[in-house]
Parts: sequence; structure tokens; C-alpha cells
Amino acid sequence: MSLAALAETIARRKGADPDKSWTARLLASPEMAAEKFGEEAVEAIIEAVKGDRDRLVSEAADVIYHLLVMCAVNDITLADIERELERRSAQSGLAEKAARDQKSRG
Ligand SMILES: N=c1c2ncn([C@@H]3O[C@H](COP(=O)(O)OP(=O)(O)OP(=O)(O)O)[C@@H](O)[C@H]3O)c2ncn1[C@@H]1O[C@H](COP(=O)(O)O)[C@@H](O)[C@H]1O
Repeated sequence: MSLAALAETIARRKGADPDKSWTARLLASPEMAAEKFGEEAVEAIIEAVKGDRDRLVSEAADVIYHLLVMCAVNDITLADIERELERRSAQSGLAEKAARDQKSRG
């Protein structure tokens, strides 16, 4: 499933019955959505450190799904995130960090 299709499924779950949809349950509770994202991120870190490829693929999918749900709770769409990534693509990560460090030094 593409990220765009997943984001659409998540958006369609707004207002759905929380007893019938895990997504709807998370969308109804900003705290739970954020907490679940944090839990899944930690689980992915553990698998990355252990070097278990299959488990990391599974946990990475959990992380991406829960990130999109947490963003949807805050009315942030995949298109919003893609726009931000596009803005960053004009510059390398190291150049961006150097510019940020220089700005904070004044
Ligand atoms: N991609 C996902 C997805 N990934 C994970 N999850 C759910 O996230 C929940 C995580 O709960 P837990 O933390 O208890 O699970 P866990 O981390 O595996 O468990 P432990 O590690 O604690 O043992 C589980 O119920 C998973 O089923 C997901 N639920 C839904 N989706 C997608 O969203 C669609 C709509 O789902 P519903 O809204 O439920 O209809 C689905 O068809 C999928 O495409």
C-alpha cells in the first residue's frame, strides 16, 4: 500500500466508530495517538539495534502508520509533509544544519 493510499484511509476514518476501527479510536484521542507513536518508535529503535531486518520492517510500518495518524489528529496531511520535504530538497542536510547553527550563534 502506498503512503498516499494509507493517508486517505486514515482521513476516511475521521468520525468512524471507535469500536470498529483502531484508527478512529486513535483519532478520537490526541494523547493516545501521540503515545502510540512514541511506543512504536521505541520498538523500531530496539529492532534496529538488534539488527532484526524483518522485525524492523514491521515496526517501521507501525511507526509510519502511527505518525500519519498523529499528524491527522492535528489536521496535518501527507501533502503538508511532502511540501516540507520538497522545501528541504533544495539543500543538503549538512548545509541546512550549518546555516541553522550559524543563525543560533547570532
Ligand atoms: N497500518 C495499519 C496499522 N498498523 C498497526 N495497526 C494497529 O496498531 C495497533 C497497535 O497496538 P498495540 O500497540 O497493542 O500492538 P503492538 O505494538 O503490535 O503490540 P505489542 O508490541 O504491545 O505486543 C494494533 O491494533 C494494530 O493492528 C494498524 N491499524 C491500521 N492500519 C491501517 O489502517 C487501516 C484501517 O484500519 P482500521 O481503522 O482499524 O479499520 C487498515 O486497513 C490498515 O491499512
